[in-house]
Amino acid sequence: MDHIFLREVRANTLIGWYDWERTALQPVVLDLQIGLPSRTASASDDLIDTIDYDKVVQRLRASLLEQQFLLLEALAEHIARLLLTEFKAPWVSVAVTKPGILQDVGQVGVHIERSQSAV
Ligand SMILES: Nc1nc2c(c(=O)[nH]1)N=C([C@H](O)[C@@H](O)CO)CN2
Repeated sequence: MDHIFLREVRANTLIGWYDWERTALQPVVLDLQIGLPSRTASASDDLIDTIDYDKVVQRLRASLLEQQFLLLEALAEHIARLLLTEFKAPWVSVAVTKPGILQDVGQVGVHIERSQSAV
């Protein structure tokens, strides 16, 4: 399946298992692969035939500002569902990381894959 990828998308949200973590917005970093419905855009060369990655980033950033999460797992699920339902992606891969949250750990995060059968 053809897909769009977005790497190291920075966004802010209220997230954390501990109450003190959810007193202020925290940065999260998203790595996304978004399956494309068909190969029509590669033939038509028309933005209307694909998923507009600019709109995806804007929508995700706005949505994450409105939501709050306890776990990265729930954040990843929220993003996957938004891409499947609002952007009609047939399949998505969503990786989310919290930069700098654990001492002496390069990166920590969650990676999920979902398809239309999950909505
Ligand atoms: N599997 C997970 N483990 C933990 C998470 C999480 O989101 N998923 N979160 C935390 C805390 O919020 C952490 O980021 C700071 O201590 C701990 N474990």
